[in-house]
Amino acid sequence: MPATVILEPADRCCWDEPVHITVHGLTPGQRVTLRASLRDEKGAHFRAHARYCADGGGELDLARAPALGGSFAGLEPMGLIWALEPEKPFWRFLKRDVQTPFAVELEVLEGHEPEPQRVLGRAVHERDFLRPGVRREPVRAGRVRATLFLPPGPGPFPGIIDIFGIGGGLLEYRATSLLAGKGFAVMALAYYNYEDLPKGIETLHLEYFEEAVNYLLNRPEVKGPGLGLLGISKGGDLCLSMASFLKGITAATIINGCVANIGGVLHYKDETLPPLSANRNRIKVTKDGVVDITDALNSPLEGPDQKSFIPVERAECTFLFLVGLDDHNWKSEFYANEASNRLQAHGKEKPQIICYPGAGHCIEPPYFPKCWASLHALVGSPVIWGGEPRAHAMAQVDAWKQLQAFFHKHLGGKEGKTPTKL
Ligand SMILES: CCCCCCCCCC(=O)SCCNC(=O)CCNC(=O)[C@H](O)C(C)(C)COP(=O)(O)OP(=O)(O)OC[C@H]1O[C@@H](n2cnc3c(N)ncnc32)[C@H](O)[C@@H]1OP(=O)(O)O
Repeated sequence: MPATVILEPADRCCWDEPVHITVHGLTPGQRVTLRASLRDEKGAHFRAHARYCADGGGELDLARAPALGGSFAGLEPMGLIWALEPEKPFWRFLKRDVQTPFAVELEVLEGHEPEPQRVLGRAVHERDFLRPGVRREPVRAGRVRATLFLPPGPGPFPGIIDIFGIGGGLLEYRATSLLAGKGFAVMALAYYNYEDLPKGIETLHLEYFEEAVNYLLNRPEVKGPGLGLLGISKGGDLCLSMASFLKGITAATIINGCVANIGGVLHYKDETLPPLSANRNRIKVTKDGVVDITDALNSPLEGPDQKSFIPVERAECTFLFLVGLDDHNWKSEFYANEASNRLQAHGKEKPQIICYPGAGHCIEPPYFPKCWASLHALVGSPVIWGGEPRAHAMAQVDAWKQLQAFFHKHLGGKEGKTPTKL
C-alpha cells in the first residue's frame, strides 16, 4: 500500500518556519527511511536521511517519533532540513534568488538498509524566502548598491541594514526572511565585489555606509530616528565601525564579529583603521586536509594591532552579540567580551552577549544546513567554519528569535525579551 506524506503547512511555507511531517498508510511498526533532497541554484545536490519505525497504528509523526539513525538521531522534527549535506565537497548552502523557493523533495523508502529500496511515498515542499505582500526593491541611489525589502502596508517600519562578510556580493536571504511578516524594513547592503563597487576589500570608506544609512532613514516607509544594523563576520566589524563613527544608529546585532577592523583599511574622514594583521604560520591543517584559521589573527590588544581596535566606546547604540562557541573562523567570544570590556571601561552600557555552545561561525536563519567547510575568499582555500550540526541548528533557531526581539525592543515595535533556550 502506498504511504501518504502529509505536510503542515501543506505544499509550502517560509524557509524559517517549521514544517510538520507525518506519514500515513504504513503497517504497524513498519521500518522506513525518510530521505530529503534539494538542488541549489548552481545545481549542487543536498541530501539527508533518517531511519524511523511507524507506530502501532501505522502512522509516523516526526514530532513524536525519534530518528533511529542516519544523518541525525533522536526527536528532530526539522532534522531532515537542517541536516541536509552537500554531495559536492566544501559547498555552502546559499539562496541567491530570493524570489524563487527551494523545493525539498521528501521520500519514504521501505526498510532501514543503507541503500533503501522501494519508494512508498513522496511529497515536495516548497520553502519560500519572500512572503506574499513583501516588496523587493533594488536600490541604486548615489553610490549605494542594495536591495530594500518592505513589509506590506504603508509603515513606517523600523529600519535595519543587513551586511554579510568576506566574499562580498549581495546576499538577500537573511534580509527577506527577517523582514517577511516580522515588520521590519530591511536593506541588504553590498559593499564590494558587486556591480560597480570595488572588486576587493583592501580599502573601504565608511562614507559609503553613511550614504546607505542616510538613504534608508530618508525613506518615508522607515521609522526613525535611528536604524538597526545586522552583520555577520566581516559584516559584524563593519557594523561596529558604523555604530562607532556614524550617526543614526540605535541598535546593532553582531553575529560572530570581530572587535577589530578586518581584511582591509577602513577610512572615515581623516581617520583610518588598519586591518588586524595575521600570522599565516598559525594556520593549521585538520586531519581531513582542510584549513583551520582560528589562531591566524593577531591579538587586537597588543602592539601595533591595537590601532585596528574599533573605538566602540564612541557608539551611542545598544549592542547584541551572538557568539558561536565553536567558531573556527576566529575567536568570536573573546572579541565580544573585549568589546564589552571597552564599552564598560568608558561608562557605557554592558552589551548583551549570547553564547551558543556547539555553534560555529556561520549562524544563519533557522534550518539552514550547517556548512562544514567552504572556500574562504581571503584565504583562497576551503576553511572549516565549526559547529556541531544539532547544536548549531538549535542556535540558529534561538539566535533568530533573539535578534528579532532585540530589534523590536530597541527600534520600537513589540516589546519583550526572549529567554534563551540554551
Ligand atoms: C589568515 C587570514 C585570516 C583571515 C581572517 C578573515 C576573517 C574573515 C571573516 C569573514 O567574513 S568569513 C566569511 C563569511 N562570509 C560570508 O558569510 C559570506 C558568504 N559568501 C560566500 O560564502 C561566498 O562569497 C560565495 C560562496 C557566496 C561566493 O559567491 P560568488 O557569487 O562570488 O560566487 P561565484 O559564483 O562568483 O564563485 C566564486 C567562487 O565561489 C565558489 N562558490 C560559489 N558558490 C559556492 C557555494 N555555495 N559554496 C561554496 N563555494 C561556492 C565558486 O565555486 C567559485 O570558486 P572558484 O573561485 O574556486 O572557482
